[in-house]
Amino acid sequence: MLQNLTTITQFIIEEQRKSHAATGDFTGLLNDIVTACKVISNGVDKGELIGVLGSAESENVQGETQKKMDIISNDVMLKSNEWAGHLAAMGSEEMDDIYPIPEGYPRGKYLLVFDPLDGSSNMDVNVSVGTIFSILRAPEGVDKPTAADFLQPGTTQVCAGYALYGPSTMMVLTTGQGVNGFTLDKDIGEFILTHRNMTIPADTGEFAINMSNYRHWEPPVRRYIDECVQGKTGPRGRDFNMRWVASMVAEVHRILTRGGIFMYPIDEKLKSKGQGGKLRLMYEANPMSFIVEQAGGMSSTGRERILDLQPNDLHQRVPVILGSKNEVERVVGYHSEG
Ligand SMILES: O=P(O)(O)OC[C@H]1O[C@](O)(COP(=O)(O)O)[C@@H](O)[C@@H]1O
Ligand SMILES: [Mg+2]
Ligand SMILES: [Mg+2]
Repeated sequence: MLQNLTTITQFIIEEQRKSHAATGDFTGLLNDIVTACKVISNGVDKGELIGVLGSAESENVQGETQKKMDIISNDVMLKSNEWAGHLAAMGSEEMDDIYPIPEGYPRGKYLLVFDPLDGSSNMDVNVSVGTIFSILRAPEGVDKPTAADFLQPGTTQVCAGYALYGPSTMMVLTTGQGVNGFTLDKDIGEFILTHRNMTIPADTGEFAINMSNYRHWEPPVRRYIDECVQGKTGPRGRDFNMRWVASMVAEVHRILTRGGIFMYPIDEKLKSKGQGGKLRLMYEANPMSFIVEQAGGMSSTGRERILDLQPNDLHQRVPVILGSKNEVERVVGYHSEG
C-alpha cells in the first residue's frame, strides 16, 4: 500500500525524536550518506555501460590495486558529505590519511569513516558489492581533528550501516536501537523500510570462511571448521553448509537474514606479512560488529570482543569472527582452550 511506505528519512527522524538531544544534524548527515549510496548504486548498476569496470592502475594504502569503482565511490562519498556542515573530518579505506573538511565549508560534530566499495574484487564479475560506514563523535572543541581523534573503540559508534548493491539495493543500519533494513525503490528513488528489527538466530548450520587459507589457520579455527566439515560423522552430529561470496557486506547480510557464522581469522600467512588480520577495524569490523550485536549476534577476534578494542591506526587490521551467538561462542571457547 503506497500510503503506508516508510522512507529511511522518516524512520530516522522518528527514531531521533525519541532522544530529545536530536538537533537534526544526524538526520542531515545520514541523508547525505544515503544520497551517496544511491549514486554509487547507479554506477554499480550501469557497470561497463559507463566504463567503470576494471582496475585504476593505482594502489591504496593497503598495497591493493584499486578498482575504478573504489576511487569513484570514494569521491562520491567525499563530495556528498563534505559540504553540509555535519562533519569535522572523514576517513576511508582508499585514502592514506584522514580527509579534513575543506576550507569554506562549515564543520560539524561528527566523524565519518567508511569503506566506499566493499568486495571490490567482485565488481568486474557482477557479484554483490557494498559500502560500509561508521559514524563517531568528533572530540568537543577540536576544530581540525587528526587521525588520532578517530581512534575510538567501536562501543562509541553513534551509527553503523552498509549499503548492499546486489539483486536489489538495500541499506541496513543501527543507531543502537536495533537493526533495520531498507530497499531502494529506484522508481521513486527512495529507500523504503522493508526489514524491521532484523535479528540473528543463535544457532546455525552455515559457515563462511576462505577455505583456501586452511593450512595457514591457527588450531582453534582449523578444529572448528574440521568439525563442521565432518558434520553428522563428527562431534557436532549434524551437517553444515558453506558459503563464501568474498564480499563481507553480502556475508553479513546473509547472516542477518538467516543466520550463520563469518570468519576471517588471523593466520600464519597474514602474520608473516606483519598484519593483524585481513579486514580493517575502523570501517569493516567495527560497523559490522555494532550491527551484528544489535541484531542479537556476537563478534569477536577469537580472543576479544571487537567493539572493546582500542584502535591504534586508521587502517588497522583485525581477525573477525561474527554471527550466530552460539557458534561464535564455540569458536571463542576453542581459542581459550588453547
Ligand atoms: O579475497 P578473499 O581472501 O576471499 O577476501 C575477501 C574479503 O576481502 C574483502 O573484499 C575486503 O574488502 P575490500 O574489497 O573493501 O578491500 C571483504 O569484503 C571480503 O570479505
Ligand atoms: Mg571492504
Ligand atoms: Mg573496499
